[in-house]
Amino acid sequence: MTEPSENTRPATLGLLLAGGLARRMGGGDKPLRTIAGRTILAHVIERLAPQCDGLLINANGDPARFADYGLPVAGDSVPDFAGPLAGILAGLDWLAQNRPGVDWMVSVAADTPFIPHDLVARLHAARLAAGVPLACVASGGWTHPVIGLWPVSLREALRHALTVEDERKIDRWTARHGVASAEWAAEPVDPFFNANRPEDLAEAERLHVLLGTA
Ligand SMILES: Nc1nc2c(ncn2[C@@H]2O[C@H](COP(=O)(O)OP(=O)(O)OP(=O)(O)O)[C@@H](O)[C@H]2O)c(=O)[nH]1
Repeated sequence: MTEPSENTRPATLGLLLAGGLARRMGGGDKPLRTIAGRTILAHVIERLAPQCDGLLINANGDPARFADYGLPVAGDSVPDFAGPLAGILAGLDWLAQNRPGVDWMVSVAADTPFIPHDLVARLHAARLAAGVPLACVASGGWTHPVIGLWPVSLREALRHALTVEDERKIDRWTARHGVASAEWAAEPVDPFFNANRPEDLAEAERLHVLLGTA
């Protein structure tokens, strides 16, 4: 089987997950904090846009705070901050309603500024090689279930899990359907480093410089 390249991978929407409460950061929008003079969201968009057929921001509250990016914004339909699975469902619903013919979505936490340039191609390659409908990323031996590949065909199953079964745990839900993992090196910079706490912003500045000189 040949690996999908940038030219052969199926059309894929990029979902920027920005719907959390950022309690460890002290509240507010983590993706709008800055690294090297630009928001983390701007860094993520720069890396993800060339790999996708359009981007969508998932965020709750007033969408006007993301107006600078010129992207559509979809909020959770499941109430009360049900976690990242609620954002993934919001993305799949938006995709089904707005982009007929696009059957795949890649989700990325919008506080993860160093995502790899081959993220989407390698996620498709991983799920094809394993013969399963889902894929997520791993680095340094840890899987990161929030960053993954989702087929629109599973959206009703996801809605049922969230709204009827009260499922909140991503990896428990993906395991039911079959999930592959694509692994990246965590050195010298973990591409899935994310900024959760105020002190992580200083570390992100350091890693940004390291990447620029690596
Ligand atoms: N749509 C949506 N996304 C969420 C929700 N909770 C977390 N996320 C997203 O899931 C990803 C991982 O979230 P966490 O870092 O664990 O949670 P957080 O709310 O951002 O931060 P903490 O409150 O500090 O845990 C981030 O991209 C969040 O924006 C939610 O209730 N709804």
